Amino acid sequence: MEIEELESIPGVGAKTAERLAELDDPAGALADGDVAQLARAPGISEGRAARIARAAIRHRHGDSDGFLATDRAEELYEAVLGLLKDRAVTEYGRKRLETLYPSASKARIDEVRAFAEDAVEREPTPALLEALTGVKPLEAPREVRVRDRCLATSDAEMYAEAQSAVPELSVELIEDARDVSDLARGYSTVVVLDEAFAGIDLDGDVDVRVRPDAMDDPGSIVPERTIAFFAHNRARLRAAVAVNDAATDLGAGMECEPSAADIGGFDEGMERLEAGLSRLDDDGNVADDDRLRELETAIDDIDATVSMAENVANDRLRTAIEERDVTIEGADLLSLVERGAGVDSLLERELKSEFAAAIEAARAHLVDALGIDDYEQLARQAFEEEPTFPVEHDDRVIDRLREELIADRDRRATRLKREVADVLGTLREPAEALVEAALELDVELAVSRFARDFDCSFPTFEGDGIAIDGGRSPLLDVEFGAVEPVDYAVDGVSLLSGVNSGGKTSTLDLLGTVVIVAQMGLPVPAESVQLRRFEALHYQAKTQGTLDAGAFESTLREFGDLVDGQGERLVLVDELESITEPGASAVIIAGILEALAEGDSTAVFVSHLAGEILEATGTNAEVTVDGIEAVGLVDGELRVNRSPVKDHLARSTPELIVEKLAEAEGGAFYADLLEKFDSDSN
Ligand SMILES: Nc1ncnc2c1ncn2[C@@H]1O[C@H](COP(=O)(O)OP(=O)(O)OP(=O)(O)O)[C@@H](O)[C@H]1O
Repeated sequence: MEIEELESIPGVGAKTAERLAELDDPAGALADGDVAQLARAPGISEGRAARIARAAIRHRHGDSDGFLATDRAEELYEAVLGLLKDRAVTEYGRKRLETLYPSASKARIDEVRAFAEDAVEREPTPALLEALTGVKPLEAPREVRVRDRCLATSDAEMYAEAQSAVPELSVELIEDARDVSDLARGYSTVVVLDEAFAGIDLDGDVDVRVRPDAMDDPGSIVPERTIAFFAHNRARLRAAVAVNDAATDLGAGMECEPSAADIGGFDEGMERLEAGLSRLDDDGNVADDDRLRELETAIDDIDATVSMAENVANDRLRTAIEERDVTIEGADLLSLVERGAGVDSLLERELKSEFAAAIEAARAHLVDALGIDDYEQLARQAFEEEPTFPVEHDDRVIDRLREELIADRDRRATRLKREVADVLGTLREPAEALVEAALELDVELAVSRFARDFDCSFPTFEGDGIAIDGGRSPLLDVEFGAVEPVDYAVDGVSLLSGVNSGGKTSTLDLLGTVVIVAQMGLPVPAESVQLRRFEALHYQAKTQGTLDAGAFESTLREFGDLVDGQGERLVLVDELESITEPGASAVIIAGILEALAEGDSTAVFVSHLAGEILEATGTNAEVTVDGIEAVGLVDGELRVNRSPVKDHLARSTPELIVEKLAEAEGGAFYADLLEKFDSDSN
């Protein structure tokens, strides 16, 4: 994808486009709304990636972002999104869910709908959710530096090529076999890239390999390259394997198609992945080899072991000397005094066998403590048979021993890494696919849990307006289990009347939520819903208190723009009368309703002034009044039927109280009042 094309996506500026262009397949990532891929672009956070993905999806569907036309509509969407995100386990899942938005485009709704229909079949078992906690998008490992190996060449061009192809190793220029010998002293393994060096003869125990073909497969010299990816992502990969196990157990299966040919089948690939990962530690070392561990311990402990061996010998000797009475003959004493002969020679003669035993003890301790049989001969040489007191080790021997152990360790470690790299090398793509599938599964499970938690069903897009059967808002301030189902159908323009706290605002919220969720392509919290595909949702929340002149004017302008606009919109307005005094309000609302009734909008206006508004509305306008009715007073509390009754002006709370008093107290005053109410509503 060209940078210019990327820039054509709204919200993607030149800089972001440049960053996205660094991805392998920016077009594919954008088309799939693949937040994980997009977030791999340098300097693009997951949050930003989610916004870009959303913009790209909109762009692809020619969808504007005007569906949520008011703050309250936006708030409802955020609340719904919050409920979905609460049900995702991974951070990726949460970001990915942000690419779901209410759309006016049929193609977009159908696209998400197809995904959601599969998603709700997924069973969110505790094992699966637990396994998902460790899954994260895979990361590129930190740059690896390998210090025990080097590349060597006498050719300047090859030198430059090797430097760029194998940045993990240092590349050295050589001229002759002596240079190679020198290098072999500093590195455990030297890989010579020039054919000309084949068959060179070098002294000592050096590991020099002549590999003119090494540049064809640099990974074979640095298995660390393959391993680093798996080691760095070890925990995530194992979590993804666990997700796969949990999902397969459930028969849900994963829609992951790793190149099965490479790995000998998916299950076998998973087994090999787990086997390879279990051999590594987080630093990319092979951690399951006894011999390697022995070598490492021997190297770490060598100084302490040597000094312990010395102690063993010296303690023995000291005791032997202390226990011994030495008689010095006069001639000996003379030679000691006159010729400065060392006391050692005297000791040698007197304590020969004790010396021999002490040296043997030191050697035995060293060999035993090192614990590596094949270094026995060399280790023994660390203590010479020459009697001295105190007994001391030979530094040169210990240095050699150390060097040999290190070279042995490095070569063994490399060989083991190569083994593991051979197992894991072909699994990189399948592993990536596995993690992606696990992350996608998290998104699906979030949708599935939403659908299950709120007893959702898929809506049908047909007819005019919206008809909800058994709708229960997940956003109410009561526990979902206690939410009473609401049936409500609106088509055209309606006023919604009803007793205080009867659930009028909640009904608007339910309508708004259902439309948002339906047009996101998701199942809605209702037994069944039919709706038209709306072009926008205008939801005007209740204003707190009377507005001052300026605010009133701007609110009126908003409604002016609203009625001027065209299209099939859902308009929800809550107690607009509070913006100004009741008389004026009724007139204004009546005017707005008349204008809306002429267009294609579906509208519900909640009002306590339904009667007055209806009076002020022209007789030609098709405006109906629905009512949330109190079914009676129980223990002084109103019992309400939460489903609005069609074409019915609900009696107000004051009227109900008067009725109660008329019945309970009797008397002309309450009876007259009640009559006034009755005549008012007729
Ligand atoms: N379907 C329902 N199931 C259970 N409780 C509900 C339902 N609808 C509303 N309620 C409860 O009734 C309370 C009042 O609801 P709401 O604010 O929607 O009433 P209202 O008619 O708009 O009130 P007002 O006339 O004061 O504006 C809610 O906070 C909620 O606790």
